[in-house]
Amino acid sequence: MAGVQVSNLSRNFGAHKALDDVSIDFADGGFYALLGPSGSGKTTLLRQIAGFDFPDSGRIAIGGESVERVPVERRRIGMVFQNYALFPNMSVADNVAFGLSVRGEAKATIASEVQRALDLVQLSKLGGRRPHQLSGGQRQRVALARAIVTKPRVLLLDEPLGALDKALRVDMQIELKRIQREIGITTIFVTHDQEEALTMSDRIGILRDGRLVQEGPPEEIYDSPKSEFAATFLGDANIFRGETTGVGIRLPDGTAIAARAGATLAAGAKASCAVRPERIRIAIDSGSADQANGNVLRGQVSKRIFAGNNSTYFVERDGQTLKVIVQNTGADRLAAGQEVLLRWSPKSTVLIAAN
Ligand SMILES: Nc1ncnc2c1ncn2[C@@H]1O[C@H](COP(=O)(O)OP(=O)(O)OP(=O)(O)O)[C@@H](O)[C@H]1O
Repeated sequence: MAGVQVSNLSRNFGAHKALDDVSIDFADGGFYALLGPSGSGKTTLLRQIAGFDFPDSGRIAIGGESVERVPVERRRIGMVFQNYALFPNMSVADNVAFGLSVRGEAKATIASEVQRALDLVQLSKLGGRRPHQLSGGQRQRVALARAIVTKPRVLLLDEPLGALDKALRVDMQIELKRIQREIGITTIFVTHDQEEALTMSDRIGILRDGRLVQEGPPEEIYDSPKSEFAATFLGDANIFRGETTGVGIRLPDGTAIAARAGATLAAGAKASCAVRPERIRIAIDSGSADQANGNVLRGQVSKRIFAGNNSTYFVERDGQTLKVIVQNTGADRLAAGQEVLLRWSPKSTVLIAAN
């Protein structure tokens, strides 16, 4: 097994910077998710690591060894893509065996390695079937078995679960994580699904316009986003914009918002505060809006969206729509038009410098 280090990696397509000075340390045995909007450079980064495409500048090391000039087949990387392209006329076992056959391994070795890989993805009974006789999830497992049978040092996954429906996708997430843990392989996973990134990975990197805007463990990025973009791209956030006061910001109407201690920005500079919708408490406005216990704002409910175990309230306040998520515990629901008080702690409020 091996970690992967990319350092100052840049890749231009004409004038377009698909990757712009990206540095990431993918730890040995870790599960790393790359997130970002469409066109942000996720696939381009995977292609550089795999060796399908080459950077204009920067370095890539696998297991401490520079690989910029090492061709694809010698990088010892396993890959699974959304359109996993199994060979339709070959059995499941032959599909999995393909990489070993190309390498010229002995027949007995191939048979035992294929069996092991099929056992790992729990398809040992289906080795004789053709791909069209499998479900989408089973085909995805075959693609995974095919990627790992050659004992790669690194596993690259580009939206591997993107074609599966929600229920199957959740099953496969659990399965994929189990397999990754079992073989301990360094895994780099591209996904559009932020929940998938949060639940599966040890670390997340967020790309935007070819740049790495933030990276770290899922909880750290969720709790301490460094930009409005990171705050709203990973999860939902209410963003307040104003001027720094030293302990938070002052909104244009003079209302003060207190933020978590720690961030220091020059007083009077433009800045934002981000607050997660589930961190805000909502209650009928009883008239008292003292700020002794944290942040308080008055607003009016404009609508409620029911989502089973929780509801989202949309609250209008000084031309801004705020979102508040509450668990559906059976308490009285608030109706549209209701005047409310929103309260939340400074600890739940992240101060962000203006972009
Ligand atoms: N071979 C190429 N020639 C020209 N432009 C390219 C090429 N490959 C990628 N690009 C451009 O580089 C940018 C990054 O593309 P990339 O496929 O890495 O994005 P992505 O983050 O994987 O997007 P998606 O989530 O849509 O798959 C895009 O603007 C894309 O159009």
